[in-house]
Amino acid sequence: MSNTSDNISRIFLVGYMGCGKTTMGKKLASRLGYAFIDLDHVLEAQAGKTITQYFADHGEAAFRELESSVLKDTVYPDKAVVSTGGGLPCFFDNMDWMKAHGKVVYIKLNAKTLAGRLENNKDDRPILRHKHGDELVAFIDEKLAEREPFYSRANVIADGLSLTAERLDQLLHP
Ligand SMILES: Nc1ncnc2c1ncn2[C@@H]1O[C@H](COP(=O)(O)OP(=O)(O)OP(=O)(O)O)[C@@H](O)[C@H]1O
Ligand SMILES: O=C(O)C1=C[C@@H](O)[C@@H](O)[C@H](O)C1
Ligand SMILES: [Mg+2]
Repeated sequence: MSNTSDNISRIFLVGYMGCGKTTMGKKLASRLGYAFIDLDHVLEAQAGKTITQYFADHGEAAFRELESSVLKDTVYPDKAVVSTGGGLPCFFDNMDWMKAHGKVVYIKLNAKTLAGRLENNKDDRPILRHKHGDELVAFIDEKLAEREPFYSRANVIADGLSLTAERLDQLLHP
């Protein structure tokens, strides 16, 4: 296993909640014949509780510490597509760490499309679960503006509208 920055055998998918990291990560892994790892799921398995319950019991600051440890302590197969938590690239040196250990792909989508996807899928997303309609769009818009400088440090930026595994493959292997 090599950790050089030009090694693309590990692909980290980043972006806001609902952009399709888990959905596209599974499809890309299947297309490339790579393993698929979802760090939100790894964290839940290690914590022995859902992320929503973790937030409720320990708060966001403790969650951010734990997700950074999970990112850095997970043993990745040589060839892996890794879906990350929506906020992960924006804390500590997580983005630098991912860029040093693979290629980072930002799946970029606008707030309105994200809100449309998330409106009925918020129960397991504690940051959004009590927001609805225009309030949800405005909240996501504000958070995206804060997070964009972190996300846009990715090696590759992919338009999340009508995204396919084939398109991601092309962007990674031009
Ligand atoms: N390319 C796509 N086109 C249309 N809908 C999509 C696409 N990718 C994902 N979705 C839908 O958007 C929703 C969110 O997708 P997904 O769970 O993959 O996002 P995520 O980025 O992993 O979110 P989170 O950060 O909360 O884990 C799901 O309902 C999924 O079916
Ligand atoms: O955008 C975020 O801050 C989050 C996204 C999810 O993937 C989870 O990691 C958690 O719900 C926090
Ligand atoms: Mg996900």
